[in-house]
Amino acid sequence: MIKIAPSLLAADFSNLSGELRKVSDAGAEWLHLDVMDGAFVPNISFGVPVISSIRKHTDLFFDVHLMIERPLDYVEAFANAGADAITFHYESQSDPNATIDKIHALGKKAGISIKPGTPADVLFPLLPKLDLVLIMSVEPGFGGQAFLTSALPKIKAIRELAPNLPISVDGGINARTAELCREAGADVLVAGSYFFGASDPKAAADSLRR
Ligand SMILES: O=C(CO)[C@@H](O)[C@H](O)COP(=O)(O)O
Ligand SMILES: [Fe+2]
Repeated sequence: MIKIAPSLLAADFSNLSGELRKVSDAGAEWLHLDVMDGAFVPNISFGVPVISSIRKHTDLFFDVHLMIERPLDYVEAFANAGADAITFHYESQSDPNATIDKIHALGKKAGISIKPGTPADVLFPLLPKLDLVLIMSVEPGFGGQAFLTSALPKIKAIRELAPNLPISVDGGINARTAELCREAGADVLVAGSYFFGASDPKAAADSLRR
């Protein structure tokens, strides 16, 4: 079963309730929330207050993608804000095992993401502890970039080792690249500009599943 996770980064921030309605009306299962600290990535997005505010308006599964240098210090705040899954970067400064353990102790699903330049095998020893792997198919920091095909063999390698683990792919997803990702074994498709930039977001979401 493919899950669609529209990325709020591409939404109209002056009309978040309307944008959330687009996500549920399109039948998307998850809402992808990109948190950027201006240090781990060269961009700043939004954080705890925005997530806890929108939590009151939707029951969507909150897939929080932390692009921050010290995730271990902040996972509790994002759990309290209403995250369902918290994904941090392998390349961050926090210890992966300690961060996964803390996310689990908070009762949330734990995910790790790798940037395009990081090989998939760094994640192999962590797979049994993880609830989600997020493969970046663009350099993290900005929406609207072109899909990097180097993500595909990483998805395949993880899928071979972990047949039932949710594998998410993030960056440059559209109907064409979604098909490549599904064939490689991804089952969660994050889409920002393709979803929120569409005149018919439901048709856009449907096109990612086919
Ligand atoms: O994490 C990120 C960017 O760092 C993504 O979640 C983007 O927000 C995806 O945007 P599109 O590439 O789909 O426009
Ligand atoms: Fe993301």
